[in-house]
Amino acid sequence: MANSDRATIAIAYVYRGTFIHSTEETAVEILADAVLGVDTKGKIAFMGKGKDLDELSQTFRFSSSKVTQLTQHEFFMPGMVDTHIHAPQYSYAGTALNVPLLQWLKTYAFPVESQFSDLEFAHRIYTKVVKRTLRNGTTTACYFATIHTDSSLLLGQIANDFGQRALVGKVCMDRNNCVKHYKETTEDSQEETRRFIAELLNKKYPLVKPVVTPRFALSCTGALLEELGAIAKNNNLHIQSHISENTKEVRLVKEMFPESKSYTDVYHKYNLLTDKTVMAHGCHLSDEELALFRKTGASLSHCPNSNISLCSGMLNVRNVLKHKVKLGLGTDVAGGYSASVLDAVRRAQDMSKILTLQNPEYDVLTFEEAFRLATLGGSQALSLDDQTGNFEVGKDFDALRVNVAAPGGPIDLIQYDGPKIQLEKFLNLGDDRNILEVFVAGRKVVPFTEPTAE
Ligand SMILES: Nc1nc2[nH]cnc2c(=O)[nH]1
Ligand SMILES: [Zn+2]
Repeated sequence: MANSDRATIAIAYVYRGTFIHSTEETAVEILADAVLGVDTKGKIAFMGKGKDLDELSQTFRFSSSKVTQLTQHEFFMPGMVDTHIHAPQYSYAGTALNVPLLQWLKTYAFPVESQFSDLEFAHRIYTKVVKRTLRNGTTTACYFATIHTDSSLLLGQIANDFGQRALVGKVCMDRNNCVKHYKETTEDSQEETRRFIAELLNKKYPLVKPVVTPRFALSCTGALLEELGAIAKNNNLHIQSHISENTKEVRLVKEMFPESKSYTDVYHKYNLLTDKTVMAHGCHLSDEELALFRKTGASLSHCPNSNISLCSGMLNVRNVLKHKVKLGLGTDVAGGYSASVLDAVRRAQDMSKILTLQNPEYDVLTFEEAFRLATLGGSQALSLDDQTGNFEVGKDFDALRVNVAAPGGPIDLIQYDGPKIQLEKFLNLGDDRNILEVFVAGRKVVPFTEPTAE
């Protein structure tokens, strides 16, 4: 960039201190005494060394009043990406974890989701889940809503109002043998999906996009899957669903779609595997199926809390990475009981340790790798890595200002820790009390501003 171009960028604010992020090459890159400038459009205008601040201030023409210095216990990290969360299920998060998946859907998920035709109820729950996840540091969320178009649109509006980057899906299901009233006709599901997409796009929310959302193969007919594949293709949209979460589900999919070679093949056949597809779970995928993910560019959302809570299975993360399949972390609320990606970071490591206990050759996931999955990995899994995921110049400033020694927080200050230990402690022990500020596309979204503060 020429100096004259730089001078035309208007700098909104600058932070000086420690920045920690992931790159393709390095899971944890630490930039100590760095300066990062955010322009008035919310993009990262520059990242430099603290000692070069004077020079940067001349090049980018900002005054010292725009610079905020972090303390020695603080650092910035990229905002976290929740690649899979069910917003309506937040209403019963932390309960109902006593049965396996298909029984759980019938007993808890479907009856609760059917209540979201009530817009007032939806408004109350969706406000809570957006606020809670933002406070927990989720700057990007990939949401399932319910089959109801208007309340799904409301979720998009609430995410936009609070400034969260979000993919929002109106759930599609034209088959439901367990809760008969919680399903749509094939035609309604197709038509309402088209209406949902048109109305959400029409709002022109800068950070909220629609995502085509067949719930999973078991709840959709081939006719519906086919049309959803076409809708996604014609509008170049994201796609999300579930895959290979539980062995009984895999068996039933084989029975229901006998013409397909595998579960993955069912989605592939209907053009639902693209480089803008994210599939939750994948615990029981074969190598052949992973190769198809790689070939199509589709990604997986690893949801370890849910996989343990519903006794669904254990994803072999090493094998997924070996196949070069894009991978992010998901909370899968409420199959997963926690609405924090920090919890997913911890469970992902725990699960890989269980796999090591079973097979000592299995290489455990390091905290550095889990950090990358929670940030850059998630942005890649959602094909949003051109906009978010790390502190590359030109990306949006989606960031968490973390203070490991926040007064009243969960981490006791024993001695001064260097940045890498600070990050490790935050990932393993921290919570929202350590997250002083949350930024999405340069806008400070936490602490909440009036009149929405509670
Ligand atoms: N964990 C989980 N798996 C699913 N498969 C289909 N629907 C769901 C859901 O709501 N949660
Ligand atoms: Zn799910």
